[in-house]
Amino acid sequence: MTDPIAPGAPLIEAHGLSYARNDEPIFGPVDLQVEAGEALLVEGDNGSGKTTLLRVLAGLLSPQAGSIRYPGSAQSGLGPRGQAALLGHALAHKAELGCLENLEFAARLFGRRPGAEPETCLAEAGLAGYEDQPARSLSAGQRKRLALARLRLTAPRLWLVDEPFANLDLAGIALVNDLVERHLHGGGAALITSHGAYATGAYRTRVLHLGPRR
Ligand SMILES: Nc1ncnc2c1ncn2[C@@H]1O[C@H](COP(=O)(O)OP(=O)(O)OP(=O)(O)O)[C@@H](O)[C@H]1O
Repeated sequence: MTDPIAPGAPLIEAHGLSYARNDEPIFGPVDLQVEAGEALLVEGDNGSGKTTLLRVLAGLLSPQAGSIRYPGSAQSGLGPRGQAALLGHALAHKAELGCLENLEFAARLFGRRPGAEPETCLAEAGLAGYEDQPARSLSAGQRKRLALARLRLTAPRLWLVDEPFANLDLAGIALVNDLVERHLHGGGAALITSHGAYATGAYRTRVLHLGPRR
């Protein structure tokens, strides 16, 4: 389940992917491939379909056309839905549970990255000292940090992260880049949506633009 994946191995491939809502095209057709060790930055204006694309890739919405393949899913034993972790606008914390309990709960649901410990992931996300604090009493930026700690702790190698820089201070933006960089160096990959206002970190990044070219 936790075999190392060689850098360069594709973690997701999509061909001719498009999505329409009530016959209105939202995005596509789109071809993409994301390999272990790289990030794909999904850019586009407000409403261009970035969030929708992530939700389609996560299996929460069905595409109108096209195919999605997770090449590692057969040998991982996790199945296609277990290959990707989505960090969306709704962070899905358990409001009454403490930060550490939230992480332990997520690890039971999604599996744990080999060697990852909840306390360490919490500290890496800048939340040391918040172990027992209920998620409901965190600030928006702290909630985002808890979600990043969850990504870092859990098993999926592909991160689908929607506007990860929103609500974060400058240190938080650097933190996102640091966590993504470590994840990629460990054989992971990430799709990251952005309006293009933030510089990504020092990791291998390609860009997919949704919507009309400017
Ligand atoms: N639940 C929904 N019901 C109806 N229309 C929706 C829904 N969610 C999104 N849309 C529409 O789908 C289109 C794409 O939305 P989406 O959220 O994917 O764009 P986005 O590129 O992520 O936008 P933003 O940069 O503002 O976050 C928009 O026109 C939006 O109005």
